Amino acid sequence: MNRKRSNGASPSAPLVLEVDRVALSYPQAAGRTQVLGGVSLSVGAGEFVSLLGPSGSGKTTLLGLVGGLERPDSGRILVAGEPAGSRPGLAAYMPQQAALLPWRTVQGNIELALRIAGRSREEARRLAREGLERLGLERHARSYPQVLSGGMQQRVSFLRALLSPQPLMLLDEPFGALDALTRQEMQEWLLSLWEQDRRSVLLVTHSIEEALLLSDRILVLSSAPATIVRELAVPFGRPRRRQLWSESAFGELKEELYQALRRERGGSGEGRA
Ligand SMILES: Nc1ncnc2c1ncn2[C@@H]1O[C@H](COP(=O)(O)OP(=O)(O)OP(=O)(O)O)[C@@H](O)[C@H]1O
Repeated sequence: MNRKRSNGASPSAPLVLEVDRVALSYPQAAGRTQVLGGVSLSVGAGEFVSLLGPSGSGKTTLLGLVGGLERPDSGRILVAGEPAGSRPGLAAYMPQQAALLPWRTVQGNIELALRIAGRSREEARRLAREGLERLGLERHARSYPQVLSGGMQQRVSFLRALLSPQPLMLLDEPFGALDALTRQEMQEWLLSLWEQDRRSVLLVTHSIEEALLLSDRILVLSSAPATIVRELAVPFGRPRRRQLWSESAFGELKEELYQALRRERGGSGEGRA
């Protein structure tokens, strides 16, 4: 992992993710459909990068490639210097729905993830307990996931990803299924937690505000076949607070990103994030 970033805020940070001219097509009834048309991006160590793009532009597909679930037709993806998919567990993945095992308690779900990652039984138990305490979730340790609210399930899911040892976290619309108020609470919760830990994150989101609040850099994908059409280094210092939303610079960047997305979608701007 000696390579250095070629763009973004911290020129000396090593790269945790390198996506180089990645293309992918899927078979269709007639021929193939090109989804990714040569995407290049990077995430540095301790960097929070968000991906915005029109619906169907290939954001989830891209995360799947980085997670090693699929192989690109061409191009190269390195996670911590290793080809994506060359071995399991290079990246931690948090989907929109928590996907916790219903027959295991909250603590049991986290312990299992740690055991799969190679921790001993005792270590897994200790780390899970400490993590739950740190996140204020200890009272739910013995609960089963289905009795928790959606927001609480996502907190557990995030803790599971946070405790796993992978150098990169992939978050795919993690708050997309939550109501607006819970979503805001979760963003603030994630922000304060991430600012303590500074893991490398690639977040897919439909919310411009969410991307601006959380990220160091924002990348905008074009509609399919997708390429990166806009890169924005978010200029706000850290720690950040939600009060940022009311600042004029926040509003201006939001408008700029909104225009970029609208151009890509080719629409009138209805359904603004
Ligand atoms: N396994 C597959 N086989 C065929 N087509 C697929 C497959 N997976 C995804 N696609 C197509 O690839 C395109 C990109 O899908 P993807 O889910 O990555 O987009 P997205 O940007 O994440 O969308 P959204 O924002 O709506 O979640 C879509 O047109 C989708 O129908």
